Amino acid sequence: MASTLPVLDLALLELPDAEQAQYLAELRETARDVGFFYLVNHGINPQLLKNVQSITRAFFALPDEEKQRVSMIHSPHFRGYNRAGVEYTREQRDQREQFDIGAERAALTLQPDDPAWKQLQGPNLWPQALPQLRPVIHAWQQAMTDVALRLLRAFAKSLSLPPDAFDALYGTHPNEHVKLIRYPGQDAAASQQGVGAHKDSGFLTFLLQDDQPGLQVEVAPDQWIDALPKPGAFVVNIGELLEIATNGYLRATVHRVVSPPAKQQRISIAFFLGAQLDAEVPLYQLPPQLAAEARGPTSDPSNPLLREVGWNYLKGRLRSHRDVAQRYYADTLISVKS
Ligand SMILES: O=C(O)CCC(=O)C(=O)O
Ligand SMILES: [Fe+2]
Repeated sequence: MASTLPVLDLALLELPDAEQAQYLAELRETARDVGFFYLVNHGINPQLLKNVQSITRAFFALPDEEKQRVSMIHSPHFRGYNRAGVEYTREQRDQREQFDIGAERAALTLQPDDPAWKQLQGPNLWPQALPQLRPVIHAWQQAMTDVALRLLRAFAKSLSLPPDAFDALYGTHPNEHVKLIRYPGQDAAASQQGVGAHKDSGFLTFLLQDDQPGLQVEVAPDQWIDALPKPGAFVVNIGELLEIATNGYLRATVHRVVSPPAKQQRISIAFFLGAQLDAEVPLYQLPPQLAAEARGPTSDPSNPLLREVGWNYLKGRLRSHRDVAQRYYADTLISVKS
Protein backbone atom coordinates (compact mmCIF):
# COMPACT_ATOMS: atom_id res chain seq x y z
CA MET A 1 0.00 0.00 0.00
CA ALA A 2 1.48 3.36 -1.03
CA SER A 3 2.40 5.63 1.85
CA THR A 4 2.40 8.85 -0.17
CA LEU A 5 0.14 10.21 -2.87
CA PRO A 6 1.13 9.76 -6.54
CA VAL A 7 2.32 12.79 -8.52
CA LEU A 8 0.82 13.77 -11.88
CA ASP A 9 2.23 16.33 -14.27
CA LEU A 10 -0.38 18.50 -16.01
CA ALA A 11 2.12 19.65 -18.67
CA LEU A 12 2.04 16.13 -20.13
CA LEU A 13 -1.43 16.95 -21.46
CA GLU A 14 0.32 19.02 -24.10
CA LEU A 15 1.89 15.90 -25.63
CA PRO A 16 0.59 14.88 -29.06
CA ASP A 17 -2.39 12.51 -28.76
CA ALA A 18 -0.38 9.46 -29.84
CA GLU A 19 2.03 9.93 -26.93
CA GLN A 20 -0.63 10.58 -24.31
CA ALA A 21 -2.03 7.08 -23.93
CA GLN A 22 0.24 5.98 -21.11
CA TYR A 23 -0.22 9.21 -19.22
CA LEU A 24 -4.01 9.04 -19.52
CA ALA A 25 -3.97 5.46 -18.26
CA GLU A 26 -1.93 6.57 -15.27
CA LEU A 27 -4.35 9.42 -14.59
CA ARG A 28 -7.32 7.05 -14.76
CA GLU A 29 -5.77 4.38 -12.56
CA THR A 30 -4.60 6.88 -9.96
CA ALA A 31 -8.05 8.42 -9.79
CA ARG A 32 -9.59 4.99 -9.52
CA ASP A 33 -7.26 3.42 -6.98
CA VAL A 34 -6.43 6.34 -4.71
CA GLY A 35 -8.72 9.17 -5.81
CA PHE A 36 -6.09 11.67 -4.64
CA PHE A 37 -2.85 12.94 -6.20
CA TYR A 38 -0.41 15.83 -6.32
CA LEU A 39 -0.70 17.94 -9.45
CA VAL A 40 2.53 19.62 -10.60
CA ASN A 41 3.28 21.86 -13.59
CA HIS A 42 -0.28 23.16 -13.46
CA GLY A 43 0.80 26.43 -15.06
CA ILE A 44 -0.72 28.79 -12.48
CA ASN A 45 1.45 31.81 -11.87
CA PRO A 46 3.36 31.25 -8.59
CA GLN A 47 2.92 34.93 -7.73
CA LEU A 48 -0.86 34.53 -7.88
CA LEU A 49 -0.60 31.58 -5.48
CA LYS A 50 1.52 33.66 -3.08
CA ASN A 51 -0.98 36.51 -3.28
CA VAL A 52 -3.88 34.18 -2.53
CA GLN A 53 -2.04 32.76 0.47
CA SER A 54 -1.06 36.13 1.89
CA ILE A 55 -4.51 37.68 1.43
CA THR A 56 -5.99 34.63 3.15
CA ARG A 57 -3.72 35.16 6.16
CA ALA A 58 -4.70 38.83 6.17
CA PHE A 59 -8.37 37.88 6.17
CA PHE A 60 -8.05 35.58 9.18
CA ALA A 61 -5.99 38.25 10.99
CA LEU A 62 -8.90 40.73 10.77
CA PRO A 63 -10.58 41.57 14.09
CA ASP A 64 -13.42 39.18 14.91
CA GLU A 65 -15.89 42.04 14.56
CA GLU A 66 -14.94 42.53 10.89
CA LYS A 67 -15.21 38.81 10.18
CA GLN A 68 -18.63 38.68 11.85
CA ARG A 69 -19.88 41.38 9.50
CA VAL A 70 -19.54 38.87 6.68
CA SER A 71 -20.83 35.94 8.72
CA MET A 72 -22.51 33.19 6.68
CA ILE A 73 -25.65 33.57 8.77
CA HIS A 74 -26.38 36.66 6.62
CA SER A 75 -26.29 34.62 3.40
CA PRO A 76 -29.01 32.24 2.14
CA HIS A 77 -26.42 31.23 -0.48
CA PHE A 78 -23.96 29.77 2.06
CA ARG A 79 -21.33 32.46 1.49
CA GLY A 80 -19.21 34.12 4.11
CA TYR A 81 -17.40 33.51 7.36
CA ASN A 82 -17.78 30.83 10.00
CA ARG A 83 -15.82 30.76 13.22
CA ALA A 84 -14.32 27.47 14.44
CA GLY A 85 -16.74 24.99 15.99
CA VAL A 86 -19.85 26.10 14.05
CA GLU A 87 -19.58 23.61 11.19
CA TYR A 88 -20.43 19.92 11.62
CA THR A 89 -19.09 16.81 9.91
CA ARG A 90 -20.41 13.39 10.95
CA GLU A 91 -22.32 15.06 13.78
CA GLN A 92 -19.12 16.46 15.35
CA ARG A 93 -17.95 20.05 15.39
CA ASP A 94 -15.06 20.96 13.08
CA GLN A 95 -12.28 23.03 14.59
CA ARG A 96 -11.64 25.37 11.68
CA GLU A 97 -12.61 28.90 10.74
CA GLN A 98 -13.43 29.49 7.12
CA PHE A 99 -14.61 31.91 4.49
CA ASP A 100 -16.72 30.61 1.60
CA ILE A 101 -16.97 32.24 -1.80
CA GLY A 102 -19.05 30.95 -4.70
CA ALA A 103 -19.62 31.90 -8.30
CA GLU A 104 -20.45 35.63 -8.28
CA ARG A 105 -24.01 35.72 -9.63
CA ALA A 106 -27.26 37.51 -8.87
CA ALA A 107 -29.76 35.73 -6.65
CA LEU A 108 -32.73 34.15 -8.46
CA THR A 109 -36.30 35.15 -7.72
CA LEU A 110 -37.86 31.96 -6.45
CA GLN A 111 -41.37 30.79 -7.35
CA PRO A 112 -43.32 28.77 -4.77
CA ASP A 113 -42.74 25.46 -6.59
CA ASP A 114 -39.05 26.00 -7.27
CA PRO A 115 -36.61 23.52 -5.77
CA ALA A 116 -34.79 24.83 -2.70
CA TRP A 117 -31.36 24.50 -4.29
CA LYS A 118 -32.16 27.50 -6.54
CA GLN A 119 -31.49 29.61 -3.48
CA LEU A 120 -27.83 28.52 -3.58
CA GLN A 121 -27.13 30.94 -6.41
CA GLY A 122 -26.37 34.49 -5.36
CA PRO A 123 -23.78 37.12 -4.55
CA ASN A 124 -20.80 36.70 -2.24
CA LEU A 125 -20.11 38.63 0.95
CA TRP A 126 -16.88 40.66 0.94
CA PRO A 127 -15.23 42.32 3.94
CA GLN A 128 -15.03 46.08 3.61
CA ALA A 129 -11.89 46.05 5.74
CA LEU A 130 -9.94 44.07 3.10
CA PRO A 131 -10.87 45.38 -0.35
CA GLN A 132 -8.02 43.48 -2.07
CA LEU A 133 -9.58 40.15 -1.18
CA ARG A 134 -12.18 40.29 -3.92
CA PRO A 135 -9.93 40.88 -6.96
CA VAL A 136 -7.32 38.36 -5.80
CA ILE A 137 -9.88 35.64 -5.15
CA HIS A 138 -11.68 36.32 -8.43
CA ALA A 139 -8.39 35.98 -10.35
CA TRP A 140 -7.63 32.71 -8.58
CA GLN A 141 -11.15 31.36 -9.09
CA GLN A 142 -10.86 32.04 -12.82
CA ALA A 143 -7.40 30.46 -13.10
CA MET A 144 -8.52 27.41 -11.13
CA THR A 145 -11.63 26.95 -13.27
CA ASP A 146 -9.42 26.82 -16.37
CA VAL A 147 -7.09 24.22 -14.85
CA ALA A 148 -9.97 22.17 -13.48
CA LEU A 149 -11.75 22.07 -16.85
CA ARG A 150 -8.52 20.98 -18.58
CA LEU A 151 -8.16 18.17 -16.10
CA LEU A 152 -11.82 17.20 -16.39
CA ARG A 153 -11.44 16.89 -20.17
CA ALA A 154 -8.37 14.73 -19.62
CA PHE A 155 -10.46 12.48 -17.37
CA ALA A 156 -13.08 12.16 -20.09
CA LYS A 157 -10.39 11.12 -22.59
CA SER A 158 -8.83 8.72 -20.13
CA LEU A 159 -12.21 6.97 -19.83
CA SER A 160 -12.44 6.71 -23.66
CA LEU A 161 -15.27 9.25 -23.66
CA PRO A 162 -15.28 12.25 -26.03
CA PRO A 163 -13.10 14.99 -24.45
CA ASP A 164 -16.18 17.24 -24.16
CA ALA A 165 -18.32 14.52 -22.52
CA PHE A 166 -18.71 16.44 -19.25
CA ASP A 167 -19.04 19.90 -20.83
CA ALA A 168 -22.85 19.85 -20.81
CA LEU A 169 -22.81 19.22 -17.06
CA TYR A 170 -20.89 22.30 -16.08
CA GLY A 171 -22.28 24.25 -19.03
CA THR A 172 -21.87 27.99 -18.87
CA HIS A 173 -22.45 28.12 -15.12
CA PRO A 174 -20.00 25.85 -13.33
CA ASN A 175 -20.26 25.92 -9.58
CA GLU A 176 -16.92 27.46 -8.62
CA HIS A 177 -16.63 27.26 -4.87
CA VAL A 178 -13.59 28.65 -3.04
CA LYS A 179 -13.03 28.04 0.66
CA LEU A 180 -10.33 29.79 2.68
CA ILE A 181 -9.61 27.72 5.78
CA ARG A 182 -7.63 28.19 8.98
CA TYR A 183 -7.15 25.31 11.42
CA PRO A 184 -6.11 26.65 14.83
CA GLY A 185 -3.71 24.58 16.96
CA GLN A 186 -5.32 22.41 19.65
CA ASP A 187 -4.14 21.15 23.02
CA ALA A 188 -3.61 17.40 23.10
CA ALA A 189 -6.69 16.96 25.33
CA ALA A 190 -9.02 18.91 23.00
CA SER A 191 -10.88 17.65 19.90
CA GLN A 192 -8.47 17.09 17.02
CA GLN A 193 -11.21 17.22 14.36
CA GLY A 194 -10.05 19.97 12.00
CA VAL A 195 -12.61 18.64 9.57
CA GLY A 196 -14.18 15.21 10.00
CA ALA A 197 -14.03 12.39 7.46
CA HIS A 198 -16.04 13.21 4.34
CA LYS A 199 -16.24 13.10 0.55
CA ASP A 200 -16.42 16.25 -1.57
CA SER A 201 -19.63 16.71 -3.51
CA GLY A 202 -18.46 18.19 -6.85
CA PHE A 203 -16.33 16.99 -9.78
CA LEU A 204 -12.82 17.84 -8.65
CA THR A 205 -11.21 19.53 -5.65
CA PHE A 206 -7.87 21.35 -5.61
CA LEU A 207 -6.11 22.14 -2.33
CA LEU A 208 -3.37 24.69 -1.89
CA GLN A 209 -1.78 23.78 1.43
CA ASP A 210 0.75 25.74 3.49
CA ASP A 211 3.63 23.84 5.11
CA GLN A 212 1.71 22.45 8.09
CA PRO A 213 0.69 18.75 7.83
CA GLY A 214 -2.78 17.54 8.83
CA LEU A 215 -4.60 16.34 5.70
CA GLN A 216 -5.19 12.58 5.69
CA VAL A 217 -6.63 10.30 3.02
CA GLU A 218 -8.41 6.97 3.60
CA VAL A 219 -6.75 4.72 1.02
CA ALA A 220 -8.42 1.51 2.32
CA PRO A 221 -10.99 0.96 5.06
CA ASP A 222 -9.53 2.52 8.22
CA GLN A 223 -6.13 2.99 6.57
CA TRP A 224 -5.09 6.62 6.46
CA ILE A 225 -2.07 8.20 4.82
CA ASP A 226 -0.77 11.74 5.22
CA ALA A 227 -1.05 14.05 2.23
CA LEU A 228 1.98 16.06 3.33
CA PRO A 229 2.43 19.53 1.84
CA LYS A 230 4.42 19.59 -1.39
CA PRO A 231 5.62 23.05 -2.43
CA GLY A 232 4.18 24.28 -5.72
CA ALA A 233 1.78 21.32 -6.07
CA PHE A 234 -1.95 21.12 -5.58
CA VAL A 235 -3.51 18.14 -3.90
CA VAL A 236 -6.33 17.08 -6.23
CA ASN A 237 -9.17 14.73 -5.43
CA ILE A 238 -12.21 13.26 -7.09
CA GLY A 239 -15.67 14.35 -5.95
CA GLU A 240 -18.99 12.54 -5.80
CA LEU A 241 -20.17 13.75 -9.23
CA LEU A 242 -17.36 11.85 -10.97
CA GLU A 243 -18.10 8.79 -8.86
CA ILE A 244 -21.77 8.88 -9.87
CA ALA A 245 -20.99 9.64 -13.55
CA THR A 246 -18.66 6.64 -13.85
CA ASN A 247 -20.80 4.19 -11.87
CA GLY A 248 -18.13 4.12 -9.21
CA TYR A 249 -15.22 3.46 -11.59
CA LEU A 250 -13.64 6.64 -10.26
CA ARG A 251 -13.72 7.07 -6.53
CA ALA A 252 -14.57 10.03 -4.30
CA THR A 253 -12.12 9.19 -1.55
CA VAL A 254 -12.84 9.95 2.09
CA HIS A 255 -10.46 12.41 3.74
CA ARG A 256 -10.13 14.48 6.93
CA VAL A 257 -7.89 17.04 8.60
CA VAL A 258 -6.30 16.53 12.01
CA SER A 259 -5.73 19.75 13.96
CA PRO A 260 -2.23 21.16 14.29
CA PRO A 261 -0.59 21.14 17.74
CA ALA A 262 -1.18 24.01 20.16
CA LYS A 263 0.30 27.38 19.12
CA GLN A 264 0.50 26.37 15.47
CA GLN A 265 -2.01 26.75 12.66
CA ARG A 266 -2.67 25.34 9.23
CA ILE A 267 -3.97 27.38 6.30
CA SER A 268 -5.48 25.59 3.33
CA ILE A 269 -7.26 27.08 0.35
CA ALA A 270 -9.71 24.85 -1.46
CA PHE A 271 -11.22 25.14 -4.91
CA PHE A 272 -14.18 22.87 -5.64
CA LEU A 273 -15.34 22.59 -9.24
CA GLY A 274 -18.98 21.58 -9.35
CA ALA A 275 -21.49 21.18 -12.14
CA GLN A 276 -24.27 23.56 -13.05
CA LEU A 277 -26.87 23.37 -10.29
CA ASP A 278 -29.72 22.49 -12.66
CA ALA A 279 -27.83 19.59 -14.28
CA GLU A 280 -28.48 15.92 -13.74
CA VAL A 281 -25.56 13.49 -13.95
CA PRO A 282 -26.16 10.77 -16.51
CA LEU A 283 -24.50 7.39 -16.32
CA TYR A 284 -21.79 7.52 -18.96
CA GLN A 285 -21.21 4.41 -21.07
CA LEU A 286 -17.66 3.28 -20.46
CA PRO A 287 -15.93 0.81 -22.81
CA PRO A 288 -16.72 -2.79 -21.70
CA GLN A 289 -13.30 -3.38 -20.16
CA LEU A 290 -13.62 -0.35 -17.88
CA ALA A 291 -17.34 -0.88 -17.24
CA ALA A 292 -16.49 -4.37 -15.94
CA GLU A 293 -14.21 -2.78 -13.35
CA ALA A 294 -16.77 -0.21 -12.15
CA ARG A 295 -17.77 -0.92 -8.56
CA GLY A 296 -21.07 0.95 -8.58
CA PRO A 297 -21.30 4.16 -6.54
CA THR A 298 -20.78 3.56 -2.83
CA SER A 299 -23.99 3.34 -0.86
CA ASP A 300 -23.72 4.93 2.53
CA PRO A 301 -27.15 5.50 4.11
CA SER A 302 -25.79 8.56 5.93
CA ASN A 303 -24.57 10.04 2.65
CA PRO A 304 -26.71 9.13 -0.37
CA LEU A 305 -25.15 10.27 -3.67
CA LEU A 306 -27.74 12.20 -5.69
CA ARG A 307 -27.71 12.55 -9.48
CA GLU A 308 -29.43 15.92 -9.35
CA VAL A 309 -26.52 18.28 -8.90
CA GLY A 310 -28.40 21.02 -7.03
CA TRP A 311 -29.74 18.56 -4.46
CA ASN A 312 -26.39 16.81 -4.02
CA TYR A 313 -24.68 20.12 -3.34
CA LEU A 314 -27.43 21.41 -1.05
CA LYS A 315 -27.28 18.15 0.92
CA GLY A 316 -23.68 18.88 1.93
CA ARG A 317 -24.32 22.53 2.71
CA LEU A 318 -27.32 21.79 4.95
CA ARG A 319 -25.37 19.16 6.84
CA SER A 320 -22.33 21.36 7.43
CA HIS A 321 -24.02 24.65 8.29
CA ARG A 322 -26.93 23.94 10.62
CA ASP A 323 -27.51 27.55 11.62
CA VAL A 324 -27.80 28.76 8.00
CA ALA A 325 -29.98 25.74 7.20
CA GLN A 326 -32.37 26.53 10.05
CA ARG A 327 -32.64 30.14 9.10
CA TYR A 328 -33.23 29.86 5.36
CA TYR A 329 -34.06 26.22 4.62
CA ALA A 330 -36.32 25.15 7.47
CA ASP A 331 -38.98 23.84 5.04
CA THR A 332 -36.38 21.90 3.09
CA LEU A 333 -35.08 20.26 6.25
CA ILE A 334 -38.53 18.84 6.84
CA SER A 335 -38.99 17.53 3.29
CA VAL A 336 -35.44 16.29 2.57
CA LYS A 337 -33.57 13.89 4.80
CA SER A 338 -30.05 15.27 4.41
O1 LIG B 1 -7.91 21.56 4.63
C1 LIG B 1 -7.79 20.85 3.65
O2 LIG B 1 -6.70 20.81 3.04
C2 LIG B 1 -8.92 19.97 3.19
C3 LIG B 1 -10.28 20.61 3.37
C4 LIG B 1 -11.40 19.74 2.91
O3 LIG B 1 -11.28 18.55 2.74
C5 LIG B 1 -12.71 20.35 2.59
O4 LIG B 1 -12.96 21.50 2.99
O5 LIG B 1 -13.53 19.69 1.91
FE1 LIG C 1 -12.86 17.81 1.45
